[in-house]
Amino acid sequence: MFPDTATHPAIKICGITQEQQARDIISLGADALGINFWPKSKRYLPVEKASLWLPELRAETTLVAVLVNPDRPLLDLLIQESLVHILQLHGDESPTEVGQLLDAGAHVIKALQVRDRESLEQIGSFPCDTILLDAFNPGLYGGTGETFPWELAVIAQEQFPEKKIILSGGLTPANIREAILQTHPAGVDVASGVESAPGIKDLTMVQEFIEQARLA
Ligand SMILES: O=C(O)c1ccccc1N[C@@H]1O[C@H](COP(=O)(O)O)[C@@H](O)[C@H]1O
Repeated sequence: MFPDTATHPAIKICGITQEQQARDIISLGADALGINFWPKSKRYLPVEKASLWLPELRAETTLVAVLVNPDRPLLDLLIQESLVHILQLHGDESPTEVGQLLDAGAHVIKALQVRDRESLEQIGSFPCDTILLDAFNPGLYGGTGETFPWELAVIAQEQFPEKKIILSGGLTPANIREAILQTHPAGVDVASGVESAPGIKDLTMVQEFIEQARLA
């Protein structure tokens, strides 16, 4: 379900809070958009507000809900109303919980914070086919703007060739080309690296990010 693109890793721009920015970023060539439904995020958008414009965008792009330990009512709403295409889980969700969501028909990306080879072992226990690798930062679940050693993404792909690996954490227009050249991920994901303020994207930075990602 995470988009397959022939020419470049799929590019996901995350933490969109405004309909017009969503439309602009689709026009700039992003392959997927992330909406953050975790209330403690600086990029939080209440589902009641997002549901006013997400349905119109569903046919135009891949919509991803960014979640941290979501409760059942939120999951039911997202799945039953088909507000998004994919659930991206950044919390302490277990492999069993991921399996239950897959059984319910959801498409799932499990995000894992990594800092060393040992932290890659958990990848194999999750039943979803797409894993997002993010920087390790205990207490914070994502959106930190921090990178992790990219060779871990290379090792992860070697160890788990059946998984799609999405590279994330501290990506910017300045480092995305090198990041892709070093890791050859299936996708890349950025939140803070293309913002003028939390939740407000700088469209010039988004454009540059997409251009650089496509050049790699
Ligand atoms: O962006 C957030 O605020 C956030 C909060 C909680 C979980 C995930 C979050 N965002 C995701 O974190 C990574 C890395 O973000 P950044 O580019 O380093 O700022 C990315 O996948 C975001 O979607």
